[in-house]
Amino acid sequence: MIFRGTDTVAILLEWIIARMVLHPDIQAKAQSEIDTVVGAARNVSDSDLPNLPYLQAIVKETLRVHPPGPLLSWARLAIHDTHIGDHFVPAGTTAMVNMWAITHDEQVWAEPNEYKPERFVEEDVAIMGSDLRLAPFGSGRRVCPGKGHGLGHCSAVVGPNAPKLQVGGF
Ligand code: HEM
Repeated sequence: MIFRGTDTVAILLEWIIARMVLHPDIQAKAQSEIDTVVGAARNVSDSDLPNLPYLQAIVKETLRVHPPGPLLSWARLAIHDTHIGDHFVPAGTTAMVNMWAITHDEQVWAEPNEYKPERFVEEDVAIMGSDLRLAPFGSGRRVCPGKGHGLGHCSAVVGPNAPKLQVGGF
């Protein structure tokens, strides 16, 4: 629980900060949304998140390009012979789902190597496990039990008092 609940959140936050440094135009757009919705008198809280669609899009795009758990997760064990597509999987096989490969597959995502939060403004993609194009928390009975908690942490790094991020300071 400690391992899964700390490194994942830290990795996601580091990538969001790195991406804001690399894309000042995106950072400015997010700041403008926060200024409009939250104002300058207080920090962002969880209850603001539904009103911050561009910030949500940044979190989703960062989870897509840099999934903190790229392999889901610890191996699964086939308990009987089965087929996945054309592949025969004998009982006793261990297998992992490569989420990184799915989120970087150009048959699934247009321009998968481009960092473009706007794609999630144009299309609202669920990330909690119901849409397998982007399941950064896994899916099914072993889905991440800390997914809501993990996403809530992202609001803690933004707000009127957050420093502007610049390449020189990175
Ligand atoms: C951005 C944050 C997080 C990400 C991206 C993430 C991602 C994941 C992924 C991909 C899995 C494997 C799911 C699967 O195999 O299908 C997982 C499992 C797990 N996560 Fe998270 N997680 C995050 C935050 C957290 C937090 C905050 C906690 C606890 C407070 C947590 C606790 C766990 C535990 C205990 C498991 C193992 C569940 C099991 O095997 O049944 N995670 N997480």
